[in-house]
Amino acid sequence: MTKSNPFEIAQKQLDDCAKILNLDPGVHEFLRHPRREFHVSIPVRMDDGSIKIFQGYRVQYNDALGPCKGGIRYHPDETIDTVRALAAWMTWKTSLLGLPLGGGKGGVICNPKELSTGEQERLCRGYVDMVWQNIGPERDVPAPDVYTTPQMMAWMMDEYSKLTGSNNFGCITGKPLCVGGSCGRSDATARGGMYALREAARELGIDLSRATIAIQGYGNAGSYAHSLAKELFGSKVVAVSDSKGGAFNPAGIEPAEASSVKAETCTVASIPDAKRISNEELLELNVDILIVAALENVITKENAGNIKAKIILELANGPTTPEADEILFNNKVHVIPDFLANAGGVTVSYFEMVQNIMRYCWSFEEVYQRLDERMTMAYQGVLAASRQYNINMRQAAYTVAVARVVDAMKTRGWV
Ligand SMILES: NC(=O)C1=CN([C@@H]2O[C@H](COP(=O)(O)OP(=O)(O)OC[C@H]3O[C@@H](n4cnc5c(N)ncnc54)[C@H](OP(=O)(O)O)[C@@H]3O)[C@@H](O)[C@H]2O)C=CC1
Ligand SMILES: O=C(O)CCC(=O)C(=O)O
Repeated sequence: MTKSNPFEIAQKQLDDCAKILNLDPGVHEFLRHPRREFHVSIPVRMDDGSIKIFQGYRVQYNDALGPCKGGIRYHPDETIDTVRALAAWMTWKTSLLGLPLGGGKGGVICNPKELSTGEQERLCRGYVDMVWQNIGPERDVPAPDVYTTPQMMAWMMDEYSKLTGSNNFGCITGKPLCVGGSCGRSDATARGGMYALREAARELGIDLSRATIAIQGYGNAGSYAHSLAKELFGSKVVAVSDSKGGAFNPAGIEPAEASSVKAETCTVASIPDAKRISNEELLELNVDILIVAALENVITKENAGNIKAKIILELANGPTTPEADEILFNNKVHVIPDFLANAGGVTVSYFEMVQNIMRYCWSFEEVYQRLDERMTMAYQGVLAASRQYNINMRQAAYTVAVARVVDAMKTRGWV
C-alpha cells in the first residue's frame, strides 16, 4: 500500500471546502499553494569531527491574518510535502481559533534520537543561521512539533537573539519557563483537546467519568492527554502506544506507570500486566474514545470501518484520510478534526508571544481560562457550521477558517 501524500490530502480537503463556500476559482487556486518556502542545507560538525549536511525546510503558507506560526518537526521521514501540508493546516488552525496569525511550518530530515546533545544543539543553531532573516516576531514564529523540545526552542531563540543583537524572546515559542516560556504551554495541546472532548461528550451524552480511552502516540500530546483525561474527567485509559508498539489493559493504565516504563525502557509497549498490541490493533479497540496523537495517515479506508470508538480526538495533524472521513461520517463516529482538536498548542504559543512582547507573566490559571474560552468558542462555532450545512466537523472547520482567511486577503487587496 503506498502512503498517501499529506499535501495532496490537504489540497483535497480545501477543494471540498471551496465547493461548499463557492470560492472564486482564482482565490481557491491561490490557497492551494504556499506563498513562500525555504529549502536549506545545514552543515553540522558531528562529534567524530566529520561534517554532515542536513536538509531543512520552512514553509510560510499564508500570512493574510498575521505573521506565520507553526512548529518545526525533526523526523527521518520528513518531506517537503509533509511540511507544506502541516503549514496549510496551521493556516486554518490559527484562523479557526481567531488568532491574529498566519500559518507556517518547518522540518529537518534527521533522527534526533541518534544525535548527541551537542549535535542537536549545533543542528538547531544551524537551522536558525539559515532562516533567521525570514523569521521573527513580525514574520514567522516557530515552535516545537514532533521530536523537537523546549530545550531546542531555547537554543534557537538564543541563536536568533545573537544574530539580531537583542533578547528576542518572541521569535519562538514553546521555550522553557526560565527563558520566556509560558505557563501551560507544555500540556496545552492535550489540554485544549480535553476542552474540545468535554464539549463533544456533553453534546453526545457521553459520561466521561465512565468512558474508556485508547491513545496512539506517547510524546507531548499523547502522554499529557493520558494524565489530563484522568485528572479532569476521571476517564479510564485502557491502551497506549508509541513507535515501538502498544499496551492494552482493560482494567486501566495509570499515567505514572506508563511514563516511568517509557522512561526506563523507551517504550510504553513493555508496561507489565498489559497485553502487547500493535498500533493498528489499538485503533480498532472497543473503546468510547480514540485519541490519535502520533503521525499522519493512520486512519484510512482500510481500517475506518472497524473503528468502534464513538469519538475520535485528533491531536495529531492529518491522521485521517478523506476516504476514511467519509466512512466515519456514515458510521456516525464523531471526529474532532485535527486543526480544532490540537489547536491548544498554538493558542498557548500565541499567549506566549503576547506575554513576551508585553513583558507579562500570566499564571497557569489565567492561561487555562483563556485557553478554555478559545477552544469552547471554536468548538461551538464548528458544530454550528456542521449543523448549518449538514457537513462533517472537518468540513465545517474548513468553512469557518477558510472564509476568514479569504476575507483578510480581500480586505488587504490581495485578491
Ligand atoms: N507538540 C505540540 O504542541 C503539537 C503537536 N501536534 C501534533 O501532535 C502529534 C504528536 O506530536 P508531539 O506529541 O508533539 O510529538 P512527540 O515527538 O512529543 O511525540 C510523538 C509520539 O508519536 C510516536 N510515534 C512516532 N511514530 C509513530 C508511529 N509510526 N506509530 C505510533 N506512534 C508513533 C512517538 O513514539 P516514540 O516515543 O517511540 O518516538 C512519540 O510517542 C503530531 O502530529 C504533531 O504534529 C499538534 C499540535 C501541537
Ligand atoms: O505552537 C505553535 O506555534 C505550533 C504548534 C504546531 O506546530 C501545531 O499546532 O501543529
